[in-house]
Amino acid sequence: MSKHVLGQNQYGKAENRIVVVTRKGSDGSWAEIRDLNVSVALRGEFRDVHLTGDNANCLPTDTTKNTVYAFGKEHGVASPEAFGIHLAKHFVSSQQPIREAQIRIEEFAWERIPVPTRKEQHSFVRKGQEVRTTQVTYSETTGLQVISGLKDLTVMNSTNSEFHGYIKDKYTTLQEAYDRILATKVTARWAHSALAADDADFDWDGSYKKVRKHMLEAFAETYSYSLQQTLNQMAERVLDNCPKVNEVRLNLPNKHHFLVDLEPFGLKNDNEVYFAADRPYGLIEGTIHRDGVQPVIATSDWIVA
Ligand SMILES: O=c1[nH]c(=O)c2[nH]c(=O)[nH]c2[nH]1
Repeated sequence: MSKHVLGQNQYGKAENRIVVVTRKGSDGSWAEIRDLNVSVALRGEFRDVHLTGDNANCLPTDTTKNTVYAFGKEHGVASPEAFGIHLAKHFVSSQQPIREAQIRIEEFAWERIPVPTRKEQHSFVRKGQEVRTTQVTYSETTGLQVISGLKDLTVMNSTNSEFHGYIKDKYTTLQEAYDRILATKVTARWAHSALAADDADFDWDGSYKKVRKHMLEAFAETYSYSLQQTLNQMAERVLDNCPKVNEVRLNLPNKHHFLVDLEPFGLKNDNEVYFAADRPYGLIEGTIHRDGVQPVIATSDWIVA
């Protein structure tokens, strides 16, 4: 008898890169593409696999990879969330030892390059902006949970940002700012109510666009006294406008821009020339959720700027 205990464990195949091309039009001349990075984690009765070497309950990680590709053909990719839901439900319902499946998906967006002289439209340029993310968890006992999100969305306000009135101790050297640059690289995750997650027709793409729009508008429109205050405004705006979103977690690293001292050169810096520091960055994170809702988005993973 071992004196040690097998704790939480999960396995699957991480970072399956899959591009699904859907051809439309009577002659298939119009292409749509979805470019995903799909990770699978399975949880369940895997004690023997770990403790005795009996693999009877082990669906190979290689099979989980193959399933991702086969589902690309069999179900297509209506949205990352819909694809994740298909996969998560499949693993749990098809294999008795698998009790819970978590699918994490990143989506890389492509934009069409219009070619007016050609009927076929199959040329794309990779969008340089954010990566869309989702995490779908399906459990025999607790059902479906969908967390959508984005990362790497860099934004800046060149004014309408102040920071003052803070604690000053013997180590404080920061000068109060009454007009500063506010810049951050947004990582956002938002959890949906069970109502949305269980609705097979829920418009995940539409919802993504709406959440993104409200976050960006709130960032642009908030006259900010701290990035913390802007964070709260961005999340509140989403909760106010997206009834099926229950919780928003934002990681907003403060990408500091410091005024450069131009006095040595006999020049006055009138809030015009800044040094863009890449590190250290302010670690500004928070969850805003509806009253009465138990937050589900993990808080432990610090996001690196
Ligand atoms: O918006 C900010 N919040 C802070 O907590 C902070 N701390 C700091 O040094 N600069 C800033 N800016």
